[in-house]
Amino acid sequence: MPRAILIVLDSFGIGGAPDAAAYGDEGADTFGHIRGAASIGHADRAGLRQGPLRIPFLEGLGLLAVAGIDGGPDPRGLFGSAEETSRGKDTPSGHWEIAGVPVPFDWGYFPRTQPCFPAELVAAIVEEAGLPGILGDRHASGTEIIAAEGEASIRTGRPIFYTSADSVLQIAAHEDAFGLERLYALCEIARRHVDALAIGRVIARPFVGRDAASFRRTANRRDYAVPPPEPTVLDRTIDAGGRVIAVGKIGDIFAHRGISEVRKGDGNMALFDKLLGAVEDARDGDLVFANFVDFDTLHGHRRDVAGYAAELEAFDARLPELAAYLKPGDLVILTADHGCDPTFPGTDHTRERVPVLGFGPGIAPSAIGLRPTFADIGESVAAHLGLAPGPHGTSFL
Ligand SMILES: O=P(O)(O)O[C@H]1O[C@H](CO)[C@@H](O)[C@H]1O
Ligand SMILES: [Mn+2]
Ligand SMILES: [Mn+2]
Repeated sequence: MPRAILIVLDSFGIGGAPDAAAYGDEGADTFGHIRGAASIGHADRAGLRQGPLRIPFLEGLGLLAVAGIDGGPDPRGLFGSAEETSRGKDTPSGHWEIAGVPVPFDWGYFPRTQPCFPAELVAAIVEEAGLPGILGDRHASGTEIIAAEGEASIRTGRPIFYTSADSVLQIAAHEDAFGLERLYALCEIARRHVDALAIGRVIARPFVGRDAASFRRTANRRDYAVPPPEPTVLDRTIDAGGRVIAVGKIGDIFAHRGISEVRKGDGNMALFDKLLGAVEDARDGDLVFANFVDFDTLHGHRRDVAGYAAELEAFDARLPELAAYLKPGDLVILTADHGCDPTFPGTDHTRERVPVLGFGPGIAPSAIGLRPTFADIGESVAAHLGLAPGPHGTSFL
C-alpha cells in the first residue's frame, strides 16, 4: 500500500529556466555554481568543508544528468527536472505549484524605494497595533537590517519592517524587548491590512541578542500566508482519508490548509530527524511533506557558497537513513521550490528549473524528462496515492 514522501530542498535550483531573464536572473544556477565553485576550491572553509562537492546519494539518483552535467553514475530512480509556470519565484508559488496548484494571478510587491511601504498602510498598522512607529521601511537582507536597526528598535520600541523581491512584508523585533507573542499579534494585524495588496506573506522575524554584534534570528519565525486558491494534493489526500504530516514550514506555507499534523525543528538536521519520525509514523495513504529551509535562509540568501555546499553534503549523508526507513509501496520525491544562487548578485531568489528525483523500494530507474510545470509532481503524488487526477499537471508515473 502506498505512502508518499515529498521533500523540498528550499532553493535548490539547477539553472536553465527559459524565463530567467524576465526575473533578472539569466545565468543563475544554484547547484551548478556551487558545484563549480567547490571544484576549484572556492567553497572551502576551515573547519567546515574542503574540495569538490560530495553528494553521492543525490548524484546516484541522477542529479548530474538532470542538471546537464556529464559523467554521473547511471541514475537508480526517477530523474528529471521541472519548470515553474507560476509568475513568482517565491516559496508559496513554488510549493503550491508542486502541490498541484499553479498561481494564476500576480502577487503584489513593494517598490524598491525608501520608504517602500505605502504611508497609509503603515499608518493603519501602527494605529491598530498601538505602536510608536516603525523602522526599516525598505528592501533589505534580514540579517543586515537587524544589525543596522536592531539596537534602535530595542531603544524605541519600533519594530523593523522590510521586504524583498518576494511578495512579503517581514517584521523583525526582539523576542524579549518587544515580545514574541506581541510580534505574532502584530503580524496578524498586518496580515489583514496587506490582503488588499495581494501580498503573499507577512513573516514574523524574531531575534535575540544584546547588540548588533550578537543579534541572532531564532527558529520562532512564523509565516502568515494567504491560502492556496484551489484545493491542493494535500487537501485531496485528506479528502480521500489519508493524513498529511507537515515537516518544517510546510504548514505555514499552505496557511494550514490540508495539514493533519505539524512537526517543526530548528535547523536542517533536526528537521531530518522529524522527517524520519514522520516516515516511521505515516500509514498507508498518507503524505509526508517536508521543507528543508536552511539551504535558502542560511546560505542562499546569505550568498554563502561554502555553507550551502556543506549543508548539501550533510543532507546527502543522511539520505541513506531515510532509505532504510522506507517500506514497499513508498515513493520519495526530492525537489525544490525555486533557486537562490549563492554566487549571483543581490540576495534574492533566482528563477530556475528544479530537479525532480524519485526513489523507493519499488521504483525502477526511469527518465521522466523536463516537466512543463511543477504541478506534475503533485499529480504524481496523487497518482501514487490512488487519488483522482486534478485539473493541473500530468503524472509522470
Ligand atoms: O533576508 P531574509 O530576512 O532572510 O529574507 C528572505 O526570506 C524571505 C522569505 O523566505 C525572502 O523573501 C527573503 O527576503
Ligand atoms: Mn523557498
Ligand atoms: Mn527564501
